[in-house]
Amino acid sequence: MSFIELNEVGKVVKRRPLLHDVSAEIPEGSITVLEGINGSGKTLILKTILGLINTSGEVIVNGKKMKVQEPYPIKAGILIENPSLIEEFTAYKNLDLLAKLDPDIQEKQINDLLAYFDLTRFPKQKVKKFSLGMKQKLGIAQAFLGAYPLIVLDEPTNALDHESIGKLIRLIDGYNHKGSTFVIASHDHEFVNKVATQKLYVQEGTINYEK
Ligand SMILES: Nc1ncnc2c1ncn2[C@@H]1O[C@H](COP(=O)(O)OP(=O)(O)OP(=O)(O)O)[C@@H](O)[C@H]1O
Repeated sequence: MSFIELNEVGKVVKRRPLLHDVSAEIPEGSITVLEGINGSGKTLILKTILGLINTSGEVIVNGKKMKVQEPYPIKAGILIENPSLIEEFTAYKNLDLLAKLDPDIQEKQINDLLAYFDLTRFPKQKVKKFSLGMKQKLGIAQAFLGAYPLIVLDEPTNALDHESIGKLIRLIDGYNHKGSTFVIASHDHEFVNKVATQKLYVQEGTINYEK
């Protein structure tokens, strides 16, 4: 079954077409990766899938045609562009802030994710003192918190060392087996080849199924 469907999606800003004729299907249970060079439109497509921007054409999520002003039809974990973190808070408090929005999220999930990414060594440290890689791992933890049906990750391997990329891959596989569908934008070929069950190529604002 198709979980997300894009039909002839287009986006024009100041007469410049940023997306055109974007049509694709993202099957439920897939790990779909958007590959493409800088500026090709990957982030815009992720935002379209999440109903964060208004486009022409049709976006169907879980059988429901989306409209920007309506609530999103399913729960989603999101890491888009840079992690959205509160610099004055600790790692725990950043995750706890998200957990407070969802009564289903248990404290154990926060602690498990922090431990998994080695973010428990300095529990009192504020995020502003974190290295780039630590911030990235915390941003990834935010997206996995709640184990939602849809997890969207924009360039998740940014700033990660080899070992952390391995952990990320195992986490994606584990959550995928438990039912999360992934949509990921990445230009990290090695990572893409290890995780993707479907690859879509983004070129000049459109999606191709073949390179
Ligand atoms: N709000 C906007 N207004 C005008 N142009 C925009 C806007 N958002 C994105 N663009 C342009 O649309 C194009 C696609 O941007 P997008 O962020 O989707 O690229 P990307 O494939 O994610 O690139 P990267 O790999 O560098 O993250 C770029 O040329 C960008 O400058």
